[in-house]
Amino acid sequence: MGTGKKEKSRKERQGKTGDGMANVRVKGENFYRDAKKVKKLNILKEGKPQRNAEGTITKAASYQSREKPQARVEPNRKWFTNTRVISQEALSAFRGAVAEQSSDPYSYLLKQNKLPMSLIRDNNTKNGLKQHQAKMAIETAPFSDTFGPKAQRKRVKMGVSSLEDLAGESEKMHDSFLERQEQAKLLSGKIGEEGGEAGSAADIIATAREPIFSKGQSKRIWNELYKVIDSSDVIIHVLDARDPLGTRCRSVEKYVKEEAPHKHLVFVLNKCDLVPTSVCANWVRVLSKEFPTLAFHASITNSFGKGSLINLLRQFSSLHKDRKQVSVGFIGYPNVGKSSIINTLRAKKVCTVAPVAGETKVWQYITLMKRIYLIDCPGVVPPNPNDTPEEILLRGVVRVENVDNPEQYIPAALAKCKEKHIERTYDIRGWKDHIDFLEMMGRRSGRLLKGGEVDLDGVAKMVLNDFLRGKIPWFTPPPKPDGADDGKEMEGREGRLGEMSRKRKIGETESVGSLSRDVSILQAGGGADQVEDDDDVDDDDFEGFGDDISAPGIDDGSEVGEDGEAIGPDDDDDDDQNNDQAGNESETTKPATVMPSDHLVEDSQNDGPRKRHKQR
Ligand SMILES: Nc1nc2c(ncn2[C@@H]2O[C@H](COP(=O)(O)OP(=O)(O)OP(=O)(O)O)[C@@H](O)[C@H]2O)c(=O)[nH]1
Repeated sequence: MGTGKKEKSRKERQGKTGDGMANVRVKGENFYRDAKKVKKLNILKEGKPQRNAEGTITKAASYQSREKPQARVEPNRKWFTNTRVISQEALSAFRGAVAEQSSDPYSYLLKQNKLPMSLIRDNNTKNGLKQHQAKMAIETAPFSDTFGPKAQRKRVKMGVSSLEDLAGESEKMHDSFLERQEQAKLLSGKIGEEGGEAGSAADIIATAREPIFSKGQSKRIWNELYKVIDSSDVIIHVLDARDPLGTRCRSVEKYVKEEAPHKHLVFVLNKCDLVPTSVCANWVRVLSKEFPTLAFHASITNSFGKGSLINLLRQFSSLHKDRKQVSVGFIGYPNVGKSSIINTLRAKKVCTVAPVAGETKVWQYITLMKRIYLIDCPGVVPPNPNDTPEEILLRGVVRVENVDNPEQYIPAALAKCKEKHIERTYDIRGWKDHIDFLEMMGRRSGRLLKGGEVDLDGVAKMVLNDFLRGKIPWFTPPPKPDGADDGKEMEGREGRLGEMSRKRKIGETESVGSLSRDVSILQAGGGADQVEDDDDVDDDDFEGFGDDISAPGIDDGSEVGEDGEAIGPDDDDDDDQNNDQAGNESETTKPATVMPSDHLVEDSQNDGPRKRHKQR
């Protein structure tokens, strides 16, 4: 034990002068001794064990005792703090409010790990289910029963022991199938007739799918996709505006929703220059019910929607202020324009672009701003046994030059287009069937073989390429919204394909008007009244629809100019401003939301183009 003087000098030595200091050991028992020393002293102090005359221990010393000491944890009030009990009503109200927020595709719950999300999610979530199933599997079939020398799991019965047997087996199966087919014909009394169920089954055998139609489904491509998804905070799913549902990868969406719900998924409807504005707006409206959707036209010189997309990315970057950078992955079917969008955002050619599928082979990182990185991904095609080869080909997934007998896909392509647009594109009319059409086309364009016969293959490939590259106009009409005026909003393929050309006629002088149209397209999720339709336009102004990439189509020149300055690795000023703005937002205790469309509308209104347009 120290004296007052000793203690004072110790405090001074350790620099712990002044009152109310933390970490000062209070003087008392064991002040200068540690636990080990105290134990040793106790052994000495508490005496030795008691022994009898023979020297055997009759009473053990306390340190030798084999009795278990009573070890109880002293109850502490702290255990019971921070515990709240709320009523069932309050809980269900809270659940409802949060579920509403989290189901809205345009809002994002901040600081989710500070909210009791497990209360909101039902207990029977996938993960819970999986865990339960895994537990059950372990309980019912332990490791030793499944693997190892005492395994009891049944082996798969192959029925054959070698490859030759397997080949023989499949031949037998084929023979029996043919027999059954004959029987079916006999029973139905259709001997010698083509068609019917048995006939169609035979067709299926005859037309096994070419391996080329499995492009974009290889393990390598899917590995690339998962690499991109894993490294991205924001996933941009690029869709072709002409066939948005056909180019949707639902399995990937499901994967992201279930396995990585913290990542933001956004749809970008690219190639919107190839479809009429009303169709594009309606698709945006339909798709934004599920995920935020933007309309886009990728072009370095003449883009559409670039400002909106950059604004959205900035919002995401300010949302994740705590991160060093935000990565944005571009995924989607091959040839939908992922690389083109990246080039448009960077305003220069940073990724290779080609009008054929599978140009991007591996993922690549591109810097957009200091804190925003873009990742290009090779195109992926979710395998779907119900997809026919025609559908796959007409989505632009395979290279037309690699398919056998391309003329077999012409009827499907012609069915997607309107006859008068084909007539106008190729200046031919009055064909009876697709072969007749190809022959007329071949003679007109001089694609003949040696004997003067038309090169059907070559012409078919040309037509298919024109179809895919936007030379022949076509689009998939969006579903009718509930309660829409019949025949007014959605006129399908018969409708107003001429809208685009009218805008092209309007040209640069009307660029302000088309900017406000951007906003209305982006807002289309909000209501039909915001979509400006050109009711008075007819189909006649359709020439040169396919040249849209270079034509002064839907021009948002003012926007491009603005962003042209804004993009670049050093661009930070605007970014910071946005950060500040969103920073304040995220300080609030209640869940904050991101409203891309609102933000965009505000921006455009500040700039004034919308007002000006209205005044005119
Ligand atoms: N008309 C039009 N064509 C576009 C647009 N965006 C891209 N394209 C064209 O579509 C073709 C394919 O573009 P890419 O950027 O290579 O497509 P991708 O998705 O990267 O393709 P993969 O590399 O196969 O994954 C190119 O010929 C582009 O010029 C657009 O907005 N409008």
